[in-house]
Parts: sequence; structure tokens; C-alpha cells
Amino acid sequence: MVSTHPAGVQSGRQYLANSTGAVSSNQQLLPLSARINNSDCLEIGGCDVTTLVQQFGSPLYILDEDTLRTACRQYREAFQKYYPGESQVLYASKAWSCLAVCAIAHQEGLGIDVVSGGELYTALQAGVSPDKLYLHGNNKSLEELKLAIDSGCTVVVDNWYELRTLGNWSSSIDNPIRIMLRLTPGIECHTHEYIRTGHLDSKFGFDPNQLDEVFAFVSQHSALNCVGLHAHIGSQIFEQQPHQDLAGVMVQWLDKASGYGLQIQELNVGGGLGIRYTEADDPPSIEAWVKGVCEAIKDACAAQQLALPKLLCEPGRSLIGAACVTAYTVGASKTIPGIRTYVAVDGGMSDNPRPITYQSVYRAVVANKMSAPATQTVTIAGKHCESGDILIKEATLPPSQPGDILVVLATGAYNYSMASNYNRLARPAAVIVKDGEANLILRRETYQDLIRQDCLPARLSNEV
Ligand SMILES: Cc1ncc(COP(=O)(O)O)c(C=O)c1O
Ligand SMILES: N[C@@H](CCCC[NH3+])C(=O)O
Repeated sequence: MVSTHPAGVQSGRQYLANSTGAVSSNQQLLPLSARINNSDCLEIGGCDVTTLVQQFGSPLYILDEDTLRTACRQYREAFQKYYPGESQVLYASKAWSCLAVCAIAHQEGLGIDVVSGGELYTALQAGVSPDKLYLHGNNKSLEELKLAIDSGCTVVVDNWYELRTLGNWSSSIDNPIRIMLRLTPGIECHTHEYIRTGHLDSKFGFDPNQLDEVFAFVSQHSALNCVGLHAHIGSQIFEQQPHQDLAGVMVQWLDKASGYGLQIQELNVGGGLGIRYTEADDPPSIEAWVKGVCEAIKDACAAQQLALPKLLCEPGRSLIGAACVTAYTVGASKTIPGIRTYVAVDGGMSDNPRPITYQSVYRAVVANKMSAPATQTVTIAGKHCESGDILIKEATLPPSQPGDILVVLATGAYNYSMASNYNRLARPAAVIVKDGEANLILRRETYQDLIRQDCLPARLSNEV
């Protein structure tokens, strides 16, 4: 990281990617196309961020197409390089589900992991082929299962209730139902407890101690076409060992399944590779992560003398997290002498609920003052009626004024997808940028949108 200021004093420049050598987007704070232009403003995808805000309004999600496509390719190419068997990368669309993002993932050859009828519908509408769609969920409704089966998507079965439901159902329909089984591997990893899923005490997946009963049940239902096994250990993980341990555990499951006559062809090791939200975060690159997983699967298969399965993974955050920033407009500020200065922006926990939910830490820059020395420590507050609505507790920034454009970095994953209308704030617009062109991918909500689903019974109407 290069600073143009005296020792210890930084500026927005420090977050630009080092342009020498290949970079893994999950290790960058700013999108790969980020530059500073002659007006000292941040440019992404060849578009000046301050101009984008004038054109599309504030707050604004700005998605860099090149960063997203690069990450998709880095995953795909790493599998080609390190795995001699078949492979398929799926985009975990819970990170950001919308038509444009699903369309890009599909164009880049990725399949899509969906976790609800809504995400499935979005992916289908984006033109994703059903044979590359996988439906997750620990409590899928009959309607969601029907949509998945009718559209030809694979159902990742999570529990006994669902397995029995599909077992009964399969006897009454013409084609076998394509399923995978999600198992809890009992692997611990270091991440926030809300985003850990692989430990035994998890609401997701079959208990691995019931593997024999599960395999026996599936083997007795020939209309259930069990193509694979799935596990996911958690999210925002920096260690490589848990995923490598997972590979060993899953190959043992594969071996056990063959004892029940099940010809399992696919193993899905889930997602979870972390990204850099601050300089202190040190995730492995996409290539290093894929290499580790592939080698662990190859070694475990060689040890058990098993043929290589088709290998799947389903990253979300590491594909899209660093590809997006959120631009806000600075408004009021309040200095409490000896305590802190609050600088308020025009969004907050409704467009980024991660700080209040997981105490997530973000970095920001002032887009119209990229080289100005970052000499102040301030607290970036949202505009919600909630004391905890703080986007960044201690942001080191240049002094800012109302009207400045504050840009929070690495907001591509689990921001828009977890956004709400708390305090009846309209959800922001999102644009995708590439080579100097910006296109709307999500329209800004209006006041009319906010009351669209409201019903006012006649007896409550105050119409004059
Ligand atoms: C089943 C499953 N697959 C994939 C993912 C994507 O995880 P990440 O965004 O950390 O890659 C998640 C989220 O944790 C998940 O629950
Ligand atoms: N929503 C979480 C990730 C959950 C992943 C889904 N299992 C986050 O923002 O970090």
C-alpha cells in the first residue's frame, strides 16, 4: 500500500489495487477497475463516482462488472488447473440475487445456488439453465419444491421431513427427482457464530451420525435420483484447513454411500472463502483456496481408491463482495467534545445491515477527495431511528463537508440482499459499470413502491 503523505498519514489512495501481477479480487478493498481521475475523484469501471451519484441519486450501489467477471473466471480457471475431474462452480445467489448478477454468473459458465422460490424464480428469469440450479433450504415449502422439480433444478435435501416428502412424491411422478443430500460435517471454523453452519449444533443438514439410515432410505426409493452430497461449513473464513478437512470427511461419506449401492457422482464443498473488508483481513486468494480443496479431494480419493467425483463449490461473498461499493452523501455532523464526531450519511442499516447484525467492520473513502490526507477519526452514522445504526465506528478520513460523497468499500455481498425498508426508507438503486458506461440494474424504490403492498380496509379510510 502506497501513501503519498508523511509517515502514518494515509488517503483514499491506499485502497487501490497494486497493479503489478495477478490479483485475487477477494483480497482487494476496492474493485479492480478503481482509479483516481484528474479531478481527484474515484472512478470505477471508467465512471466518476460523483457523477454517478448526480445521475442515479444517493445512496447508490455501484457494481464493477470486470471485478465480478474476473472472480468468476479465477474460480473456473483454478478448477481447470488443479482438478483433473469434472467441476462446476455455483454462485451462491443469497449474496446478491437480481437478474443482472445471475445473468453474468451464467454467462461466465457458473451455475447458481438458490435458497428460496424467489431466488430460484430470479435465476430462471435471468435465463440460467435449470440443470445448473441447486435449491437449498432447511424448510422448503411444497410450492418451492414443486417449482424446483417442475423446472428441472436439483433439490439439496436438508432433513428427514423433506426426504420423506420427496420419497412419497417421487412415486407419483414420471421422472426421478434429482437430489443431493446436505450433511453437517461437524467441522468448526473461526467466524462469527451467526454465519457458522458446519458444526454439529446447526439447523442445517442431516446429522452425520444418521448417515446409514439416510443412505438406506434413499437406496430404497428408486425414484429419488441422488446425484451428490453437499456440506457448507460457514462464511467469511480465512483458514484453509477446515475446507481441506471437509474434503476428507466428504470422501469418506462417498465411500459409505457406495456400500448402499448409491452411485454418487457429485461432491459440493459449499462456499465460505473470506474477503478483505479491512487491511487486517488476510484471506487466501481464490486460486489458493481452490488448489487446497482440489488437492485434498484428490488425496482422499486416492487413499480410498475412489474415482474422482464431479467437484462443485458455491461461493458467494468471494465472487461479488469486492465488486461493489456503496456511495452515500454526507449530511449532518455532530461533535461531542472529548468523545467523538458523528458524520451522518443518507442510508445506513437498511442498505447495509451487516455492522449492526455481525459487528462487521468496513472501510470508506471520500470519493471527491481521494488524495486528501486522512487526518480525522469519525463515526459514520446512518439515518435510522436506532442508536446502533452506525456504519463505521472509527473511520479515518479527510475532513468532510455536507455534500461530500462517502463510499463504503466491499459492499457487494449480503448488503442489497439483506436490505430492508426499515423506517420506510426506499431501497437504493444499483448500477453496473464497465468501460465508462453505467447501466441501472435495480431501480431506486419510490414512495409509491413503499405503500404498494399496503391495504387500507374501507372502514379505516379517511378519504374526504
Ligand atoms: C449453503 C451455503 N452455500 C453457500 C454459501 C455462500 O457462502 P459465502 O458467501 O461465504 O461464500 C452459504 C452462506 O454461508 C451457504 O449457507
Ligand atoms: N449474511 C451473512 C452470511 C450468511 C451466509 C449464508 N449462510 C453475512 O452477511 O456475512
